[in-house]
Amino acid sequence: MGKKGILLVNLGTPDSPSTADVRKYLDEFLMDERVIDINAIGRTLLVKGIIVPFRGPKSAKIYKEIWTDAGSPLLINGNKVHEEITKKLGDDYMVELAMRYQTPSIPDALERFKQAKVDSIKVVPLFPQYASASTGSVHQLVMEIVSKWQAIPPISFVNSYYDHPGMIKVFADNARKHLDQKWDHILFSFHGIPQRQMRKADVSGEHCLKVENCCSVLTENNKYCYSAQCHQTARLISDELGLKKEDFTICYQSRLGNDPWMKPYTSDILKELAAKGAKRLLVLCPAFVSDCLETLYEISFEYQEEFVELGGEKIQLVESLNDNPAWIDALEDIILNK
Ligand SMILES: C=CC1=C(C)c2cc3[nH]c(cc4nc(cc5[nH]c(cc1n2)c(C)c5CCC(=O)O)C(CCC(=O)O)=C4C)c(C)c3C=C
Ligand SMILES: [Fe+2]
Ligand SMILES: [Fe+2]
Repeated sequence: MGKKGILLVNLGTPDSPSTADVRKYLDEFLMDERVIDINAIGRTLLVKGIIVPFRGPKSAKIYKEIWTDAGSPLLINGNKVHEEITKKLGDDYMVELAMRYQTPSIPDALERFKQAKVDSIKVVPLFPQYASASTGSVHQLVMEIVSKWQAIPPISFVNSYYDHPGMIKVFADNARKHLDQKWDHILFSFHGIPQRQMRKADVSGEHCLKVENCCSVLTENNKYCYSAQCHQTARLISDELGLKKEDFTICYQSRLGNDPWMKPYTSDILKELAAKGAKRLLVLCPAFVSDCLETLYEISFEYQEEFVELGGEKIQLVESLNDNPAWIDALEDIILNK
């Protein structure tokens, strides 16, 4: 009997922090029609004519700040998780780690499954909340590749696990390590997406950004709403920590371009809190299962600097799930039971 193939997929990171490699990464990433979801000509002009040439060198500088001797944190953590989960699942499984953009690539991982004649494939995006730009894009690429195979094995896709109790507990336990100190406020800062993408993923056609409380409460009508899933993740972590409503704010970071993205923006919340006299903030980023550029640089460095300029003192990032053994247990459950 063949093995069961498990494909873990994270977003991707450049092969090195050189400007050339960062440009290559941004080009592949932002030319994805689910990421910059405008018409093809507009996307090509924007990405190849503006973002890649101008943002490339700036991003490369930032990547150099977080790069370690072993490489990019996102990939280092991914490799550790890959190793641990492979051990845990045992000989009946063949686990591959891939990145949606750059390396290790999805086509190469699928080819290895094909060569190994796996009995089935399960695709597990490393994104707890569903968004078209992340999970949707991984699913699309896998389907495009596998659809060309002569013999297509049984294949399944994990959609989301924003409420997985094991995962929620690891985020909460990581935050708890900081709760012996005094914090003026807690932020749940998720990676944002353009509002346009929220409307497009609205299966009811009349919920997202239309109904009151839309995108903060998860219902049958908005089950693919990234924002509602983010709210649910934050609510469950805050329940686990016994936080009161007024102790925390849910907000969104990483905006790119001038279109409206999901609100409130983390940078606006920092301004509001600083104006109210807040000095010390604890920040969780539960859209990321691994620390990466968005946590290690944007939160711990960029927002820290901004907050100090606004009169604040300290922003403390809660570490992500990374290779925490309790996360490996939760991931095993997601792989086996989702
Ligand atoms: C959590 C899932 C993610 C979604 C959804 C997502 C959407 C999205 N991102 C951009 C633009 C950029 N994101 C960048 C980095 C980045 N994004 C995610 C995750 C999601 N992005 C991760 C894990 C990372 C970090 C990767 C790493 O190497 O550590 C970047 C690159 C950095 C920079 O130059 O700022 C860009 C650009 C868009 C437009 C988008 C659309 C919905
Ligand atoms: Fe992103
Ligand atoms: Fe919504």
